[in-house]
Amino acid sequence: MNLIKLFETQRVLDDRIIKEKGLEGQDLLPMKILALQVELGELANEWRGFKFWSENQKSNTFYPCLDCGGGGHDFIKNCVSCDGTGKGGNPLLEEYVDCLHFILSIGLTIGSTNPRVEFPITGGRSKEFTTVRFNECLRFANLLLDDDYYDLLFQYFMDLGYMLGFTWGQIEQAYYAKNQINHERQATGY
Ligand SMILES: O=c1ccn([C@H]2C[C@H](O)[C@@H](COP(=O)(O)OP(=O)(O)OP(=O)(O)O)O2)c(=O)[nH]1
Repeated sequence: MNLIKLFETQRVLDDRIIKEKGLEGQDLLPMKILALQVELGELANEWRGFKFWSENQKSNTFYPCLDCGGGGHDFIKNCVSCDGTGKGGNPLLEEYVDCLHFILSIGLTIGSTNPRVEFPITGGRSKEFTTVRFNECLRFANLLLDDDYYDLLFQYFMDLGYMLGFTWGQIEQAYYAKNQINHERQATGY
C-alpha cells in the first residue's frame, strides 16, 4: 500500500474542503475524530459480526447495480455500468474507505504522515478478534485528543482491513474511487 500517495491525495481533498467551506485556521481535529468514530460505527454495522443476538451476522458486501437493477443485463446486452455482474457496490468496503479518509485526514491535521505500520497478511479473523480491533480503533481514536497514538491507531485499522477480508489493492482502488466522488460532491455543492 502506497501511503505517501494516499496522504498526498487526501491533502488535496482536505485543502479543497477547507477552502470551499471557508474553514481556514479552524481546529477541525475534534470533529474529524468524531467523524472517524461515526464511520467506524457504520463499518461495524455493515460487518454485523458483533450482533450476537441476531441470526444474520453476515457482512453486507453487495448491493445491486442501480442501472440494471442487479440483473446484469440491459435488455439483451451486458449492462455497461456493472459489466453484466449485477453488482453495484460493496457497503462494507465503502465504509472502510470512508474511515481511511478520516484517518489520513487526522494524520495530516496532527502532522503524522509517516506511520510505521505492518500490513498484515496472516492472522486470526474470528469475530472475537475483529470485535477487539473495533474496540481498539474507537479507543485510540479518542485518545488522539490528548496523546500521539496515531501509529497504533493506523496499525489497528490496517489489521481491521485484513480481518474484514480486503486486499490492500482492493482498499486502494475503493479509496481512490470514493476520493473522486468526494471531489465531485464539493464541485456540485454537497
Ligand atoms: O475533511 C474531510 C471531510 C470529509 N472527508 C470525506 C471522508 C468521507 O469519505 C466523506 C464523508 O463521509 P460520507 O461520504 O459518508 O458523507 P456523509 O455526509 O457522512 O454522508 P450522508 O450524507 O450519507 O450522511 O468525506 C474528507 O476526506 N476530509
